[in-house]
Amino acid sequence: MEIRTNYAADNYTIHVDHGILESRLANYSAGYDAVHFLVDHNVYELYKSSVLSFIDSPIILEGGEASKSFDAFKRITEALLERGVQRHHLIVVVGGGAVGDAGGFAAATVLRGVDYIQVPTTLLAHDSSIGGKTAINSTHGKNLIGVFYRPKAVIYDLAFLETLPDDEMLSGFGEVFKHALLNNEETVRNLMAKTQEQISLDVLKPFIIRGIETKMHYVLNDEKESGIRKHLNLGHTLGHAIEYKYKMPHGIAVVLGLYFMMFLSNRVEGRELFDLDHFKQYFIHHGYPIQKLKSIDEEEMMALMGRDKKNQSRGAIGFVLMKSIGRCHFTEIENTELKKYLSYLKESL
Ligand SMILES: NC(=O)c1ccc[n+]([C@@H]2O[C@H](COP(=O)([O-])OP(=O)(O)OC[C@H]3O[C@@H](n4cnc5c(N)ncnc54)[C@H](O)[C@@H]3O)[C@@H](O)[C@H]2O)c1
Ligand SMILES: O=C(O)C(=O)C[C@@H](O)[C@H](O)[C@H](O)COP(=O)(O)O
Ligand SMILES: [Zn+2]
Repeated sequence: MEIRTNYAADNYTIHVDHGILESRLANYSAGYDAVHFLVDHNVYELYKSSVLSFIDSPIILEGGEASKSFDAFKRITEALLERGVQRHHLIVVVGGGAVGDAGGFAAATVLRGVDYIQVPTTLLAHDSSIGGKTAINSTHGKNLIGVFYRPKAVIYDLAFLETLPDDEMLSGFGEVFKHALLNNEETVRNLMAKTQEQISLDVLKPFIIRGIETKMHYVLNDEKESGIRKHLNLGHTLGHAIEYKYKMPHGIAVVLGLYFMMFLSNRVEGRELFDLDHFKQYFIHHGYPIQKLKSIDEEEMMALMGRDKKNQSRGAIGFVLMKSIGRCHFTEIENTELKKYLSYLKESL
């Protein structure tokens, strides 16, 4: 399966299939003088004698959020320079969203930009590897330092997902669910019906493809996030605050944020757009810690959400809410009002 972007120029292809990595990569590499690999530590350990055996002395990244620190950024860029990286070389980033964000940022900044290819290895990375958002974290919050920088290709070899731990499947499913909400009611209904008991890769495949297509719609229309791309941040305003505070996997925190988004959308619209009990039971059934929302500290969450890149006005925080499934809007909620909503949320659980 191939999805081609349609920008005015500099398009790229997203390849999605089983067992495609080595052959696809060989085609792309042929056009470059040298290739440098940045590979997630766990992925390299799991695949160095099989799928990744063709890689010679990669630069290893620790994996997880540690890859998105200033220290890691220094190590990656210094290692690339030490190896003599040049502008006519190619960087290949192999790993989940953390390594993808960090490696993409290194590729974008070293020598002011070297071509790179994303090789996502997690379910969540069906989201993070496309669209060109790269970033590292700050002590002030997630993804606060980064640039938009398009990859030359994305090679999503689904064979990697076979070794993904359960909590990382759950995390990735959070973004699959977000894309379904952005898509339409039928997609959400089908997804929930099919994953009533178990979230398996076989069942997810068509929803992954649909998720990529949904994301591309927003990215192609608003690459630099001045308008509708903000909708891809559905559930992320509180989600990022929770992820940062509790060191929870990104997509699991996003699900908690999506639940708050549903709660807020109902309140703001003044009617029951979302059957909260239905979604709560479904999320809890799959192991999402919805009850954690009961113990959040309103002030602390608001301070963290105050750093969100979507914020526009002092004294208010920006949220993506829904009028119905598939129809989002961006709105700002004044701080005192928001604090009340967070308290109501806690009381409701
Ligand atoms: N740029 C974007 O558009 C975008 C979108 C969504 C999320 N993100 C970012 O993505 C990050 C989360 O990414 P993630 O969920 O992929 O987590 P991750 O990259 O931290 O990987 C999760 C864990 O799984 C391990 N792992 C990776 N692939 C594996 C495999 N095939 N088998 C076994 N273990 C494997 C990693 O070593 C790590 O320990 C967050 O930092 C988030 O902010 C970015
Ligand atoms: O691609 C986008 O745009 C997104 O918002 C996708 C999100 O799932 C992702 O977590 C992204 O990294 C969030 O970006 P941020 O700039 O709000 O940190
Ligand atoms: Zn996300």
